[in-house]
Amino acid sequence: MIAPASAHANLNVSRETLEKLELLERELRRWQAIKNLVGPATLDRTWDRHIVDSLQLLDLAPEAKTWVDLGSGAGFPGLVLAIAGQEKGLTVHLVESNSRKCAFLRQIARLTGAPAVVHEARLEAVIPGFVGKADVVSARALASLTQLLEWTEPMLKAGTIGLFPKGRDAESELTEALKRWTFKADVLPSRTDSEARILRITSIESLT
Ligand SMILES: C[S@@+](CC[C@H](N)C(=O)[O-])C[C@H]1O[C@@H](n2cnc3c(N)ncnc32)[C@H](O)[C@@H]1O
Repeated sequence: MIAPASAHANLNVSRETLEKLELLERELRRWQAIKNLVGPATLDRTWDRHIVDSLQLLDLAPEAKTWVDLGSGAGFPGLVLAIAGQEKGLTVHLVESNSRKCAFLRQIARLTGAPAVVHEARLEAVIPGFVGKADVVSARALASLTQLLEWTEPMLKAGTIGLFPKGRDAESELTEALKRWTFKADVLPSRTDSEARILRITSIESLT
């Protein structure tokens, strides 16, 4: 069941943003019936599990103007950030190879007017075009930290901040990645899951 708007009023977003996020939640529910965009078990908890979980990243890079979200799926976190960051002049590039999911992303961007650019492509082909051109790169539930750093290393070396939500394995993923690179990692708590962490990665250097 969809929670009424009043249940979401404690979020630090404008009324207009709240209405757009509620539209995203409603449309996801409608599309899910035919397109199966998110894990069915997570649908009833879309607001916390997907929307609030995505929103918290905005506070970790409040000055960002250009954001690249890899493997955006049904828009988490990228589309939520495009909706919420619109008033701050943020543009979010959503990189997703699945055409059903891209159709959903485009439709919600159109309905909300959110500055989201959908790249229907494999991220390996898109990343080179963003080296030196993005403030933040994010990816949720896409790959291990080592794989994410392999993909995004050229962006991070050019000064882009990496924001990677992780589950309870965050520390072991960090240990593994530190065998290949040195980097600064802030391990930040998640507001939606006491066991989850958000990794903010900067200043990466290869060890080899
Ligand atoms: C597990 S889903 C996570 C979706 C979303 N980030 C979330 O947290 O709900 C991973 C997504 O990444 C996409 N994906 C996987 N490999 C990709 C690649 N090489 N390039 C672009 N998208 C990819 C998949 O199609 C899928 O939608």
